[in-house]
Amino acid sequence: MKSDNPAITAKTSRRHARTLAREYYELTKPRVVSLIVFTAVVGMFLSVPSGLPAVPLLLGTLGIALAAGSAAAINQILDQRFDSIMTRTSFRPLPTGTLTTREALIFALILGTASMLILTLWVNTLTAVLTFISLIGYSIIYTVYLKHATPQNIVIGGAAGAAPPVLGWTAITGEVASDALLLFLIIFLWTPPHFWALALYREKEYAKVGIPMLPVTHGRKFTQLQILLYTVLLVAVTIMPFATRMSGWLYLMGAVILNAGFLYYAVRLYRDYSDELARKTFRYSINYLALLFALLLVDHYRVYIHEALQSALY
Ligand code: HEM
Ligand SMILES: CC(C)=CCC/C(C)=C/CC/C(C)=C/COP(=O)(O)OP(=O)(O)O
Repeated sequence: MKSDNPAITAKTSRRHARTLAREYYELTKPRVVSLIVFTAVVGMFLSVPSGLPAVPLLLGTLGIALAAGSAAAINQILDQRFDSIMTRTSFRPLPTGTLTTREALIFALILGTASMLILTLWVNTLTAVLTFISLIGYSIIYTVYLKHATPQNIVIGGAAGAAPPVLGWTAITGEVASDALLLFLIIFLWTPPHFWALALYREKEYAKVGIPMLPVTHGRKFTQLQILLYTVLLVAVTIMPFATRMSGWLYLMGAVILNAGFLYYAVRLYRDYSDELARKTFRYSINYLALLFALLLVDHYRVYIHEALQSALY
């Protein structure tokens, strides 16, 4: 029953506005986008020895975040029929009806347009163009075509998710460098173990909606082997920042420890599979990437950190 008390009505509408804001926020896949933005920011910091210009740093980060959020919202608009069937995704704002397709579309377009304006006007055209390609790559090419066409969907589609460090790099320097491509390669090779670990314990759900994820089309054992092989490639490529002198010993030591953990999970998953272990591997993959990029950043500033520590101690 609707209240006639203005205080109660105002309180109810405030609560409603808060719930609605929360739903829009969820539409952007905030946790995934946070890590994506972090990798972009690390790309920015690594692109110059030190002293980043404030405008491209702040507005570049905002522009990339808005584009990734827009891409995530478009993905959910186009995927809502499948999302409503799979348990994991059935509580999202569109399947539950807390947001309409029209509301979600307007929101995605506002985010996308704001991103392009910010990047074009205050960052640079190259970053705007590459970000736009990533946005279309994930939200349309992956979501509409690749996802339903081939079990290699996430390998190819992974290029969009791997782009952010390059976008961060170009936001600061205006050009693509080989070091930026190395960061791209790291995320590109990380994506298959990251996703296939999840696909293993969600296999039945993907089979139910007819999405040809690798465990559905090629079976569990083959997927476990692919996870292991991609992890080996990932280990080799994550040594390259040290080999090319982009990063130093601190990074190398951290990377070796993180890699040992990933290899441990990949080998165990291959030898004695359980859904529980696959779940742990998936979680580990996320921590792995976050920590690896944090290491790249700390290592980049090790000289300054060392000096700051010394002056604090003496
Ligand atoms: C094609 C590429 C990718 C695919 C197919 C993929 C797939 C997924 C899926 C299905 C989930 C949902 C798990 C759940 O609902 O609990 C997820 C979670 C996650 N992904 Fe990815 N991912 C990809 C790329 C990335 C990239 C590039 C990043 C970051 C750099 C990333 C970071 C994360 C994070 C942080 C989560 C956890 C979200 C949470 O806790 O709710 N993913 N990924
Ligand atoms: C800079 C820019 C525009 C980057 C866009 C990159 C981006 C947002 C990547 C997201 C990767 C991801 C969560 C894929 C899963 O989609 P899914 O549909 O397979 O997963 P779901 O079933 O959980 O929806």
